[in-house]
Amino acid sequence: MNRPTTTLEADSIWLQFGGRKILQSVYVKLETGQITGLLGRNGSGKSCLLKSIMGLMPTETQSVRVDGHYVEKPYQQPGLIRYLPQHPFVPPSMTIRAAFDWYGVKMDEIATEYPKIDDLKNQRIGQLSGGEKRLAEILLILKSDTAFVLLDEPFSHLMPVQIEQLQQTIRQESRRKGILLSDHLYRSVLDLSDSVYFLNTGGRTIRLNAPEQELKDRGYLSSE
Ligand SMILES: Nc1ncnc2c1ncn2[C@@H]1O[C@H](COP(=O)(O)OP(=O)(O)OP(=O)(O)O)[C@@H](O)[C@H]1O
Repeated sequence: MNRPTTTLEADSIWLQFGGRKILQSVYVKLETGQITGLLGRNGSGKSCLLKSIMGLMPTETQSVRVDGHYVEKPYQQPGLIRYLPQHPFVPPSMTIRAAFDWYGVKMDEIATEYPKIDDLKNQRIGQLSGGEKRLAEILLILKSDTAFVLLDEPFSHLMPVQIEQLQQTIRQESRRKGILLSDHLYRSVLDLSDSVYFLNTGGRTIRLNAPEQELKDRGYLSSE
């Protein structure tokens, strides 16, 4: 049976640092069952936007609503939304197995799809390579029981074969979740996403209708 669609809207997000405007009246809409891409130049504010949606940034104003109901502190509602930051977040002394327990994700579910992670389950996170750690942390977030997931550069540190597999997992998980995907592997973002936002250097989101051409027009892709 299909689950009803849930919508998350974040709007009126204003953020500045020392008078420098980073986000200006940003609007983003996510829906369960959909992948939404977020692209933008280095320093345009994508990570700030993801953190703002979670309620982790000192924004001047912002409103996050789920099916029209205001959510005060999204970061306190892991059953509603989870966020993959760019930096490692699992304590280095924790084992992979303990981390999956902590996030309520069954190791068995991971074992068939990602046997390498299963092989490492008794290792401490701090003992893993950068790519192994990144993959374990992405899976923690992506596989957890939550309605929305914000992914900040999930493909960084991963080798191509893992990126391909992760793309499949993102697609699978999007059947029951709403996923916001921000990464500079723009080809993967465009291929996976049902809709794509571009964050302008002026701090506003624009929904792209013809992504490839508009990304060239905005100087994100070279025009050759
Ligand atoms: N805590 C902070 N204090 C001051 N400035 C900040 C802070 N956090 C971010 N910034 C600035 O806000 C701007 C946007 O940063 P952000 O990390 O969101 O960009 P981004 O689009 O994710 O960049 P990239 O693609 O390079 O990862 C940058 O100029 C950054 O220096």
